[in-house]
Amino acid sequence: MYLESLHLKNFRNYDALDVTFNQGVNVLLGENAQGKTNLLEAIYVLALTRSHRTANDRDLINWQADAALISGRVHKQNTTTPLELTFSKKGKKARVNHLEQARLSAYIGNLNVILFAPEDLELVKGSPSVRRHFIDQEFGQMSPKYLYNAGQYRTILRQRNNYLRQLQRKQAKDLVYLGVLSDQLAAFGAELVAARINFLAQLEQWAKDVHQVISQEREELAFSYVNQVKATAETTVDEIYQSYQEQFERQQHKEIEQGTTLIGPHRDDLHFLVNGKNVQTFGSQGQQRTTALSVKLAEIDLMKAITGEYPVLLLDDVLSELDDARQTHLLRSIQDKVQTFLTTTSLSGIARKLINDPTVFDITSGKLAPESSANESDAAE
Ligand SMILES: Nc1ncnc2c1ncn2[C@@H]1O[C@H](COP(=O)(O)OP(=O)(O)OP(=O)(O)O)[C@@H](O)[C@H]1O
Repeated sequence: MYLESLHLKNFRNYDALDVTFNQGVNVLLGENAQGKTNLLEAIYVLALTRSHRTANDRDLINWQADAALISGRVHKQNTTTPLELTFSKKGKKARVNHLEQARLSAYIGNLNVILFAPEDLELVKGSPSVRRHFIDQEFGQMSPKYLYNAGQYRTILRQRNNYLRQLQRKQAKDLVYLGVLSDQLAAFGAELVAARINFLAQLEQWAKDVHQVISQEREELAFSYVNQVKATAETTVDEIYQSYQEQFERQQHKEIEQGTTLIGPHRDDLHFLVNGKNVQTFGSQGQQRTTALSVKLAEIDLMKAITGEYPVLLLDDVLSELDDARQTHLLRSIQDKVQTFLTTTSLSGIARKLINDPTVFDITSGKLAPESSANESDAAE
């Protein structure tokens, strides 16, 4: 799939923008603080309805305005689909083919994106919540069912935590109601865990191959999904559900005492093992970088395998951070098949030979200068 065009109105520092993109590589070139990341963010938001940089949608609206608009045309399987998002004080509205979608989960999945950013290392080095967020976000894009189950799980978890707090403070005492919430949480939790294990097994296969190539056959990458019910690929959804039920019963006293849900996929983690050792604890910086890159690159192939289409790739200032071997691998694996947007302050340091006919957009203060072809920029260098 690729994004044919984008229209912005009062988004961050863009008053108004209308742009048509290259199906291959689009380079967003500019000095610091001109709007390169903002443009990448607009594409990310158009895909997922929320930003990777802020939890507050208000931040996306231009400081001088009350509402913002992002719209774009996505091309896949010979059809073009218009997508539109509006943000205002009243909240956000999402439209597909000009029709408003009642649920955001019906909107997500029309445009699939994978973002590479310097913070990706956090996937390996950060807390378990970073990895859970990664899993939910990426798998949610590929599977509407996963997205729905994850949303339901979050809602019931919130209700159950509220109720456990009431029980803790003795403002409530109905344990039958707690049982109802536990049952629902166990059911959605079991679906999530089974789906995560299934997705991760597929992602692991792709990531293993990539990691092997980047590490020049020296390292073997493996995943381990750490969960409280010891579920594996062989465990059924029903068995996971039963295990959660048993644990809820066993830990009821403790959960009421602490006023929070102690069991469930919101407590799980994903370990990355390089040559059998957890790379978070024992890996070098280089091994951690290679792991993060392998996992993200593997996603490209997993999305293609599951949805039938390559996602759009967003590279936020990452090429200059990669050494030659990693940069070459990244550029080779996307060459001629994945629409890519990359931000950079300078074209030097980018292996231009590996990028075919990119379009270079010069960005200054939220405006795009008329695009230049790669050859013109070559001459200018
Ligand atoms: N809601 C907003 N309204 C208007 N301007 C905004 C808003 N949010 C951010 N900005 C401005 O956008 C600019 C930042 O743009 P962006 O993050 O895209 O920079 P960049 O070109 O990627 O720079 P760098 O290379 O430093 O990462 C800043 O000048 C900031 O003040």
